[in-house]
Order: sequence, then structure tokens, then C-alpha cells
Amino acid sequence: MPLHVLHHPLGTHVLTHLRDKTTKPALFRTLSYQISLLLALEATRDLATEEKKIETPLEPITGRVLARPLAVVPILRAGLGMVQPFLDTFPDVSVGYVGLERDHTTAIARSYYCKLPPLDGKRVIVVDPMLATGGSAAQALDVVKAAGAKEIVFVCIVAAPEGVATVEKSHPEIPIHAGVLDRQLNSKKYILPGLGDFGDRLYGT
Ligand SMILES: O=P(O)(O)OC[C@H]1O[C@H](OP(=O)(O)OP(=O)(O)O)[C@H](O)[C@@H]1O
Ligand SMILES: O=c1cc[nH]c(=O)[nH]1
Ligand SMILES: [Mg+2]
Repeated sequence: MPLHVLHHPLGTHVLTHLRDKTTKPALFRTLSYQISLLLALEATRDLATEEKKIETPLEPITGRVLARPLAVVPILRAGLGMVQPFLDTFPDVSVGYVGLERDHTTAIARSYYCKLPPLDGKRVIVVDPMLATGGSAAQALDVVKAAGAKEIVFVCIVAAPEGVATVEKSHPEIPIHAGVLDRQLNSKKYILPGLGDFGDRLYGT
């Protein structure tokens, strides 16, 4: 599946402020909300709709409404910073949680939590702001598939080429929506130029 990179002047503006090391957590959370809303709209452009007969104040018409509910699945903890725009914007959303944490030396993610709603019949949107090695995303996508998800999209704010390659190899049918595609990983598997540790900046840790 192709990588879809966000093209919107507001997205570019927000990303610059997210990258700025002087941006404090309160503003960082607001900016995360804004870019996640833009990404949520991109990741749902092709949602199925169905007919619904209604009456306007003037006459009856057949309109269209969303046919199926959404499930948004943040990868804890940084993914939590991307959930709220989905809840605020879509009429029928459930939330599942996959807890993964990268080891500081190996950068390999370890699972510590999982709680998912029924996923069959839903558009399942797995969200995590940073796609670095791709290990966390690939694991989370394995987990939602094992839980019955069939229509899955992965959404991140910053992607590294290495992470995109990992997800494309392990889950070739899953579309990836990213706010930006960055240059590379450094020796500690952080994204360059990136924005640092998203979870730490979101929660001031
Ligand atoms: O693509 P990867 O190499 O797996 O790296 C990306 C992961 O690293 C960060 O989470 P982290 O493990 O730091 O946990 P946190 O969200 O609790 O800070 C980020 O939010 C991703 O989940
Ligand atoms: O650059 C990175 C890589 C992984 N996780 C982050 O929060 N930032
Ligand atoms: Mg972190």
C-alpha cells in the first residue's frame, strides 16, 4: 500500500512548532490535536456511506450517512495524544488500547497492556505519533488483526523511511497516513530531524 503524506499548509505549520524544542507540553498537546484532526480526515476519506431518507424543512430527500463505526486504537502512551479529534469528530467511535514500550538500549518494543473492543465490521485506525523502526506499529497491527480487525489503517505524525519499510513488509495491505516523512534514524533509533521523544514532550516527563 502506498504511504500517504499529508499535504496541508496548516499541517506544515503545526509540524514546525511540534519540532521546536522550546514548545512546552500544553502547546504541544494542542498542536498534536490539530495535526491529528487533519490526519483523521485523510485516513477516513474512503469510509463507506449508505442511503438515509430524511426530510429537510422543505421536502423529503435521500441523503447519505456513515455506514460503519470506527475504532481508534492508540499505542500507549504517546498515541493517546492523537485520540481526541476522532472522538470529537466521528459519531460512532470506540477506543482500544495497545500498550507497548521500547527498550532504551535495544529499541525493541515490549507489550504491557491490551484492551480492545470488538473490531470486526469497523474501520480500525491504529494511531502512534512516531513510526521509527516500525517495531511498535508492526506489533500493534498484529494484535488488532488477531482480535478480528479486517479494515485497518495506520496513522502517524512523523514517519522514518525505516519504519515505513518495516510496516510495508509485515503488513503490505495496510495504508499508512503520515504527517511527514523524515530523513532517517540516528544510532539510538530516534527520528532525524524528528521532534524528540513524543511521549515525554506530550506529558512533560
Ligand atoms: O517505531 P519504533 O522504533 O517502535 O518506535 C516508535 C515508538 O516509540 C515511542 O513510544 P515509546 O516506546 O517511547 O513509549 P511511550 O509512548 O510510552 O513514550 C513511539 O510513541 C512509538 O510507540
Ligand atoms: O524519534 C522518536 C523515536 C521513537 N519515539 C519517539 O518518541 N521519538
Ligand atoms: Mg516515549
